[in-house]
Amino acid sequence: MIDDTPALPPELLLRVERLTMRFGGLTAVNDVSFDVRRGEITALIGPNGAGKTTVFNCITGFYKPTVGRLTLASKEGPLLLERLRDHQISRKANVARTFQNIRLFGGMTALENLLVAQHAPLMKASGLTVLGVLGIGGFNKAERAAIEKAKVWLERIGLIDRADDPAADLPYGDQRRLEIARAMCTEPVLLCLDEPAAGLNPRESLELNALLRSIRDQDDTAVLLIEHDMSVVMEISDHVVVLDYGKKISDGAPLHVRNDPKVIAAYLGVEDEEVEKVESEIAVEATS
Ligand SMILES: Nc1ncnc2c1ncn2[C@@H]1O[C@H](COP(=O)(O)OP(=O)(O)OP(=O)(O)O)[C@@H](O)[C@H]1O
Repeated sequence: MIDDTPALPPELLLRVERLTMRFGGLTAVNDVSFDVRRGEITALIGPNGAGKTTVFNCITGFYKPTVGRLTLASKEGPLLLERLRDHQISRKANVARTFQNIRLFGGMTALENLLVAQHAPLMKASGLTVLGVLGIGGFNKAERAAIEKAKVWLERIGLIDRADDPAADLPYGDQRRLEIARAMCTEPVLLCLDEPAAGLNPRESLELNALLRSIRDQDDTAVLLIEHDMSVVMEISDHVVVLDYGKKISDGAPLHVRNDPKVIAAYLGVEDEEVEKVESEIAVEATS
């Protein structure tokens, strides 16, 4: 929905303002604001139960926020995501996501998984008619383009040789990258990844990092990810937002966040009144 919402500054893709999500008496996300900039990888981190997945679910339309505004820049003007249904967020706002658990079609080949992702443009090209699917009009052309795009992505994730293998037969790390490629076949402006590095071995983790960097650098797609693996966060993120008990406690460059006493305290489970002590300990460490 486009309305009289002011346009975002050109460098911003998404602005989250005062997002609050309550489940009955529980406030899972409490007055959280942050920006996602174009051409960047933004990481959302925080201890278990901090509210990260809930923020994702609000951005991708799985939940309707209790309070807050989520403005996404689109070619047609600013879109207010909180007013869109989840299918509109994927189709109209062009936001794609992956989940903590892999959701590929295991019985379909790697190539077929990437073609299914392009179902919407193919159906549009068919004009939603049998004649269209049989090759009249632009369907054949659109089908060739879809296969071409799928091949490009299979090359990019190093799986072109396994194009015809069922997705379920691929190693776990390959399935993760295939899932990301599937999301990328929809040409999203924002790619939301929920713990993409979970369960990966060190080699697979490096391959994932390279893929995410290539998406940031080569595609017109900003990446927002939830991640527990700090080495991944520190290695590839341009911007880190930290939540704790539903509130934002830090926001900035990876180095800034890593040295933020509030973040260290949250991860170590330190009480609020001890934060100052942690702060002074860090200062001593830094000077020694
Ligand atoms: N649908 C729901 N109904 C009730 N409570 C919920 C619901 N979804 C999340 N919560 C609660 O909201 C809080 C935040 O959960 P959330 O899953 O967003 O945290 P998280 O930071 O993603 O945690 P984790 O790292 O463990 O995945 C938790 O206390 C959780 O139990």
